[in-house]
Amino acid sequence: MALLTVKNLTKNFGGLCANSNISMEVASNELVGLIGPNGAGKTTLFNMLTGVYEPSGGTILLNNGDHEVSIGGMKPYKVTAMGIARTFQNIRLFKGLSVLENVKIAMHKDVHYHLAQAIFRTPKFYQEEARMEKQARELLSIMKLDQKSGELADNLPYGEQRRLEIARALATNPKLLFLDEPAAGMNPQETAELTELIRFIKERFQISIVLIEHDMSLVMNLCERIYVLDYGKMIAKGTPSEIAVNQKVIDSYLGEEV
Ligand SMILES: Nc1ncnc2c1ncn2[C@@H]1O[C@H](COP(=O)(O)OP(=O)(O)OP(=O)(O)O)[C@@H](O)[C@H]1O
Repeated sequence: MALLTVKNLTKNFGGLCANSNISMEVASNELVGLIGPNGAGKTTLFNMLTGVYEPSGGTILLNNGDHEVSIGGMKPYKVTAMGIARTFQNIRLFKGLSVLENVKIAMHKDVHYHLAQAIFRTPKFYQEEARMEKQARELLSIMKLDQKSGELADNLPYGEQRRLEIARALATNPKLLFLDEPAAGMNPQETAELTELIRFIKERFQISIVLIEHDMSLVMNLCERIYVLDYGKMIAKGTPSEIAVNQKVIDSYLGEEV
């Protein structure tokens, strides 16, 4: 059974069909790319898969151990609780909080103390706070941000803010992670480092990752399988080498063989 199974997913905005009968699967511990021209419907698909948009039609099934759960139309916080996390094309951090606080806040859904224990500062409260702090620092270390833990998120350079977003997503303990243009605005050196980091995260946490990206070197290097959207329709799927020579994909997006 696949981890994620999408069948005939459709999203209409008035007369515009942004996603039309999209079907796709993501296996456990798989790294999948989603590519296509601007306006093809990639972010709309992510938004439906993470509860931001309600689908106009179709189903989204998430494997929950021994059975599949239909998550289409679920609220985003419930989707997060089911084990799905994401980052956004336009970075969304708590800019006035420190790097460490940004990660700790994202862990909130897994906190194991009650309000009364927090108010009266019981041993359980301190124990849980210490556990979260340790886990947050480990995530920052993995994302190479441990030296920046006390800085305001707003003061980080762009590439580091993108890595902090990934740390925050990982802090929710996902089994499936969606990354929306993780390399946007990065230079080639930063992109190469990010490529290795994403590969490492997949293995370290044994999770599945689906990423939208326009940087073809990252996509072709990293992804095991690729889906291609064009005008809201899934026009191709395959391995990077299959996609690179797919004539429909070359015509609509790649322009020439990559
Ligand atoms: N909330 C919305 N209301 C109306 N139209 C929308 C909405 N969100 C997206 N669209 C439209 O749906 C289409 C697909 O947009 P989407 O952002 O999903 O494309 P994309 O493939 O992610 O593009 P890009 O690569 O530029 O980020 C576009 O025509 C867009 O204008």
